[in-house]
Amino acid sequence: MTTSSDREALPRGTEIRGKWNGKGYRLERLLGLGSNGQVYLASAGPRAQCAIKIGHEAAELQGEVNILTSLDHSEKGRQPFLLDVDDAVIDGKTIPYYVMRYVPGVQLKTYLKQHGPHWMGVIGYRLLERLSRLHEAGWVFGDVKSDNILVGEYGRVELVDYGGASAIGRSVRQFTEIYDRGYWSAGSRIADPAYDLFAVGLLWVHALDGKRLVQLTRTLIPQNRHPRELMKLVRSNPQLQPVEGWIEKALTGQFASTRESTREWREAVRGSQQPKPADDRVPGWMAGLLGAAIVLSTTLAAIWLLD
Ligand SMILES: Nc1ncnc2c1ncn2[C@@H]1O[C@H](COP(=O)(O)OP(=O)(O)OP(=O)(O)O)[C@@H](O)[C@H]1O
Repeated sequence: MTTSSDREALPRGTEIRGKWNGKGYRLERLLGLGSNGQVYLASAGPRAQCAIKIGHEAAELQGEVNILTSLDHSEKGRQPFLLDVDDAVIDGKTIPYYVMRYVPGVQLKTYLKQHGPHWMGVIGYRLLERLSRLHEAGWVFGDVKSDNILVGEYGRVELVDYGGASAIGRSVRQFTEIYDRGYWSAGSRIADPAYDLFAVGLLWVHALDGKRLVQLTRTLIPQNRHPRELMKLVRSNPQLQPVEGWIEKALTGQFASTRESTREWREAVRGSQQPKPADDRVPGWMAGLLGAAIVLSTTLAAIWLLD
């Protein structure tokens, strides 16, 4: 049974020692509180950092461990994400936990607030690349949302919380209503790559036009929840205009593959960064802005290409 005290954060410096394999960790700080558990930054020795998820429910945690094991196996060629699984006795209670690679970074929405919405192009591209690899390994992430996308230096992207991942063809295990294509009468909850792409479309509307999106969900009656209502928001938001066509395809399930969607994202973003033909009558301040935009887009393109 889960009690409120199970949900209180453990103090910094708490030592965790595996009951079965004896490995030791020291909790450094709380990284996040979720419905399924608490995630801490921990050290395993003088230099090694890792993230530890301490579960409320052993069965739920076991489900996540099974998925992570299977993903590490099917996505060969990348560093393993799952590092250890064990139980520890804390204050006389046996607590299940697993250890994973620590992902440095902040949640997507926080990153955009700190660094500016023009990072959408690079982050969106990297997110789609990550999803392409996952889909090619036979998995759908399921719960694409800002909280589960950590963005690090230069817009590097990593997904966390694989508890919602589902094998392609199975029912989606975990989703957030507002990102769910079933909620928007735009398809089933059977896991296919298009399910995640729909959520990516929503992610950008939520990240850049969150207030109007929330307002829309409050005022629409269920029968009227439809991608066309979302597209009204997208078309009237200048920040989303460069990827308007991309979002429409994602919301209506028109991409043949995630790779195709990644290519089209890149083209849409690059197209919007091309400098417009100069006009003799352009005022000086506007020319200055254009110059700054070119410098910025060149820097971004360089970071992007060098990655
Ligand atoms: N490997 C990691 N490295 C760094 N931070 C992480 C890592 N895993 C999780 N986090 C942080 O902890 C938060 C909660 O983790 P997680 O989403 O796995 O918990 P949850 O209980 O499944 O949450 P939810 O309620 O969203 O289902 C994440 O949003 C993220 O900020």
